[in-house]
Amino acid sequence: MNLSMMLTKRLNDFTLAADFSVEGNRIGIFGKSGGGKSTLVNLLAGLLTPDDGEIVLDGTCLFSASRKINLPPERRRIAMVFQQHCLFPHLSVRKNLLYGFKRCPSELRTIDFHDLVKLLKIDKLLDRGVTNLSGGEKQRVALGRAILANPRLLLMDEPLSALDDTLRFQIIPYLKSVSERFDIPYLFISHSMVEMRLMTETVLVVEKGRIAEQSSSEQLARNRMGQSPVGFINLLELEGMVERDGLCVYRWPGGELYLSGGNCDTPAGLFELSSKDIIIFKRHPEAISARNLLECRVSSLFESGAKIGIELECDGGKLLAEIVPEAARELDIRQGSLVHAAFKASAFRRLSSCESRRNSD
Ligand SMILES: Nc1ncnc2c1ncn2[C@@H]1O[C@H](COP(=O)(O)OP(=O)(O)OP(=O)(O)O)[C@@H](O)[C@H]1O
Repeated sequence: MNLSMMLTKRLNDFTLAADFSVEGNRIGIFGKSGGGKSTLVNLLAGLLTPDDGEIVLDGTCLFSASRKINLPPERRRIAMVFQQHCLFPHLSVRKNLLYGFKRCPSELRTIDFHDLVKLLKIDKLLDRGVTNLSGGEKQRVALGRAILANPRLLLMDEPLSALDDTLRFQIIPYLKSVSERFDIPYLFISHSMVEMRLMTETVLVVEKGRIAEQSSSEQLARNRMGQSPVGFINLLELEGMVERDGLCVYRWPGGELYLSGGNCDTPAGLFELSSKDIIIFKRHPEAISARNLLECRVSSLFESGAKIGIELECDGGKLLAEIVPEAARELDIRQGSLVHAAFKASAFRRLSSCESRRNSD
């Protein structure tokens, strides 16, 4: 997908002035509340009309003030999935889904209904009403309805923010796999950095009505690590859990990781570990209470706000830690240095279990 938006839109005392071109199939729109994210996507979908400028999507001009072009929303072939799923409460799951299908011109009805419902794991729900579905099921039906319209672009405006953490991370694989399977690019809006990293490749940062930054989602997370109260979140896919001495032990490329808390009830999953929870030692500490101690080589160092980020290769796995510049000087840490990284078994948090991630298979 290739999208360029060069436009202005005034809404009372708020003005959005967008000027960007972006290429890719998994694009993120990130920024604080009130920055203009929804306004941007509403302009793209044709729900709002720019005061001036141009919108071009894959070579098709959707809007041009100078050429007096303004394609109506239904001709833009852009589908939307919102935080609130907006399903028709009086219709069954099947009828809600078919609503998307019927909106699609017959020559474009290339999405296989049965293939899609199987992929979304809603094939057993087709004859149920939508009012008593779980939040995650409703969101999968809403996604299915949007996909059945065979859009050229899917806009997802905070589709996960009404869901609790467990459901949020269960639904992400569906969003990604459906887009990949049916080759439909998406624009994903969120103010969660972890969601950005799991869902997108390139991110546009919207601040005060401007595109303040455009970078890869990983780079953005590194850039913001120093200012973030949660630091940089290491996302670790761990498997092969066994219980030992009251802790759960997962495989790590060159060894094992010890986790505690509610992490033991799944054989595999996606876990987070903050850069703030990793302590760096120059030499092997003689004795330490933290259950995880890995020998690591520093692969790179970078500045982020008032912090130094340290990329580590630890026994074949990668971690990112942060320290203050003074500590980096005292420890004389440079690229290539050998260090030891320690972190507690309790520092991990499970985002999703392997079962939910396999839903995307
Ligand atoms: N129809 C409108 N009329 C007047 N002002 C509006 C209108 N729609 C949005 N705004 C204002 O425009 C600004 C940007 O709103 P927008 O919803 O685009 O932000 P956002 O980044 O999506 O925020 P959030 O993350 O909270 O959804 C806000 O100050 C909002 O109050």
